[in-house]
Amino acid sequence: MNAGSGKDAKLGFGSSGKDDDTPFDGAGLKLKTVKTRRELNEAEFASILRVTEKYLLSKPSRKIAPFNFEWLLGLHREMLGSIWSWAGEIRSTEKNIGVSPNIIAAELGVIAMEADKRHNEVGALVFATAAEFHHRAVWVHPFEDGNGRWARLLANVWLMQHEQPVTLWPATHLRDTESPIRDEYIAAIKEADSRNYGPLIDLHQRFSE
Ligand SMILES: Nc1ncnc2c1ncn2[C@@H]1O[C@H](COP(=O)(O)OP(=O)(O)OP(=O)(O)O)[C@@H](O)[C@H]1O
Repeated sequence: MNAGSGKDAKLGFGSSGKDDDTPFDGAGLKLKTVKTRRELNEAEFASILRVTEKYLLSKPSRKIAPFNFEWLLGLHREMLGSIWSWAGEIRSTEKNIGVSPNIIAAELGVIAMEADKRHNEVGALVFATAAEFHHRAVWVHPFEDGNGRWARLLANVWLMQHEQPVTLWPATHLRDTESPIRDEYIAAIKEADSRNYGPLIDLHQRFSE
């Protein structure tokens, strides 16, 4: 796949991140043909691109993107479910980042409830809410992996549904050293941990379509 041009780039999935031939932890891997991280990146990229197009090529209705609990999990399953058995499943183990597994469901419920409450927001409030949902989603960290990509798509679906320009992040993965904004992105996420959403809102706006 040409990962850096045309429509793909417009959708904000320009680079597939770390792209080498090293093996990786394959627990839960459904696609047995995938052997290297490069092949995994390509498979994940292609799958996520399909879902991105589904939600971002035109305004997604509340029917297809209701922001309820089931949809929040289902979005992750749509993104990675053809590749990983744990896609869309709440993780059962503790991680360095994220809440305890036993409160993940309740915390996702908070996002769903807030989405319902804020559905009629317009203008700048939409950006603020998108950034807040983005942060909340990675702060909860419901899944084994793919939490960042899921949270960023979630925020973009919210923006698109509320007729605001989406955020075109410079890379699919922001985890890798090759992402030009990784440090700034992580710093903005950490600021949002203390309820200062300014830097994350600024980043969204800087990469706004
Ligand atoms: N040091 C950190 N402090 C706080 N949050 C972090 C830190 N490192 C990563 N994160 C958050 O975790 C997310 C990464 O989670 P995960 O690896 O499950 O998702 P990903 O989609 O595979 O990766 P990425 O978001 O890096 O593309 C990041 O997007 C960021 O929001």
